[in-house]
Amino acid sequence: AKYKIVMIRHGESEWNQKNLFCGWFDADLSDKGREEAVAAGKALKAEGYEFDVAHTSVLKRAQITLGTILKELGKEDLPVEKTWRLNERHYGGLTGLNKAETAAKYGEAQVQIWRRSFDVPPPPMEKDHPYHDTIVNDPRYAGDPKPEEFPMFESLKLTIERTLPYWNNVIVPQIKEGKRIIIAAHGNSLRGIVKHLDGLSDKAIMELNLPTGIPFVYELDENMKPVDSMIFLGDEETVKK
Ligand SMILES: O=C1c2ccccc2C(=O)c2c1cc(NS(=O)(=O)c1ccccc1O)c(O)c2O
Repeated sequence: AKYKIVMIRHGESEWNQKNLFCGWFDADLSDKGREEAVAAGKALKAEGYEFDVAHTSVLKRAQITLGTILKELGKEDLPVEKTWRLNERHYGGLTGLNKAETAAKYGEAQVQIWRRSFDVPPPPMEKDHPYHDTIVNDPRYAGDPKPEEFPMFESLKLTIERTLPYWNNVIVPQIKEGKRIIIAAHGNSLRGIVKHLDGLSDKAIMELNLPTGIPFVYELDENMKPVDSMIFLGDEETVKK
């Protein structure tokens, strides 16, 4: 194939462990998540992967996953581009809630609608939400996104619509320049890229659950079309829901 690109969903976070909606809250990796990142770095090293540039989100659970991998590769000085466009989906007012709290607050029927919907957003994160200020005032955003486009909630559709411009306008040109790229991001931002590459339907992409901490590779032809769908390194966990 003409091009290869490696992607990885960050390892388990402390909030994944507690089954809380995390979204744009900057949760840390759990110990298990850190171990997943080390194993991913070792798998990439064993396969002889080398990179010229990395792309990741503003959130530490993706950045630490990437940093751990680069450390295993002995490439801690690799250029890293960080962007909100690779952030996890913003779960709005559900941020920080667990399953029971969500069902108690909105009812099981509404949860099932949200679970199955591609373009139904969660309720917005209001100004009095416990995590509103820490997220909106995080200096790492510094005007990008602009205040008027700073999300307070996202459907999966909206998430994909803000991730794809970064893929098309920043990452694709670098691939075409022959740069070897690794992307360390989140379940839903990676779904946007995978949906685009594999031409998946809204329904199909919602059924795809990328495993945490396992690198996957796309081989692309000169038209940026996948020669193969994603190939997982190491033992692949169940990818379907
Ligand atoms: O409520 C939602 C939801 C609400 C708003 C936007 C998206 C989703 C969503 O994507 C989702 C949900 C629940 C569950 N399962 S759950 O009901 O067991 C659940 C609820 C709350 C926290 C974690 C849980 O595992 C899912 O697997 C989902 O993918």
